[in-house]
Amino acid sequence: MITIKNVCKSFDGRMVLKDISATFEKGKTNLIIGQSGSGKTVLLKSIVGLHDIDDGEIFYDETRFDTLSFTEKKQIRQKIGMLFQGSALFDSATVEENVMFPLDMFTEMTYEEKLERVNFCLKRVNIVNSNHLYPAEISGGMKKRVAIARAIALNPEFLFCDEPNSGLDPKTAVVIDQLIKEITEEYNITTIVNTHDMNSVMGIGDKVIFIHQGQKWWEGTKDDILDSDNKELNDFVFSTELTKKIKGLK
Ligand SMILES: Nc1ncnc2c1ncn2[C@@H]1O[C@H](COP(=O)(O)OP(=O)(O)OP(=O)(O)O)[C@@H](O)[C@H]1O
Repeated sequence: MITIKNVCKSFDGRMVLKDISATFEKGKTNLIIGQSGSGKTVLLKSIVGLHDIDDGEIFYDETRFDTLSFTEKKQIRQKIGMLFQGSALFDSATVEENVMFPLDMFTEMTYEEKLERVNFCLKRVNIVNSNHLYPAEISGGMKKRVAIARAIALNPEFLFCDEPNSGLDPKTAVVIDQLIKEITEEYNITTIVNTHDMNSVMGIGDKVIFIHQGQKWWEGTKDDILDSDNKELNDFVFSTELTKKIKGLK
């Protein structure tokens, strides 16, 4: 579980995150949603420690994270898997080398042990017989799956996904969403997904946190969204004619 309390962050005197408190639960896909520029990425980066926060507290399970030293934070980071926008695979490395990278960096495993783990992770995301291909030789959906395999290589307790569906067609996006949800439940991971994608929200939103103008404006489950009368949330989620029909809005 990750808990944040009264988190504030500003850049050049402009407050971007305003007093945000939330819990992100273990074994669940916790979604952060909100308009472009609302502060989702800054929040995600603050939780991982890529931004220092101005005020507030961040806990990974019982451990207070934001006040740890660089070395202490590194220990927690080894329990974190990250899925960046656009997959962020190393173009000059093969599928196998990409997934092996965190094992090379953080473990003392032998090559055989690493290869076994790489193959296990690739199989888990349904990628077989592709170890020696380069990112340029595989589809966008496959790249995401390789990136997920890399993110779970170290058996993470926490998984962060920044816009995991960007650039994917709707059908492939659903496959990636389901994979993230399955892995989250199977390995009891605390997963936080930053997304704009309304299909993701309604598909895998075990817990949804809506950020509006840097504040936590609403939280609930995907089912609660259908019943919510929060105006800003409805304006954001049900912004198209099609989605308005789902909600029964005019
Ligand atoms: N390093 C930075 N320095 C200054 N301002 C920043 C920095 N990073 C983000 N901001 C500002 O913080 C605000 C929130 O940005 P953020 O990237 O978190 O939005 P977002 O909700 O993730 O948007 P998107 O969905 O488009 O990625 C924006 O006004 C942005 O300009």
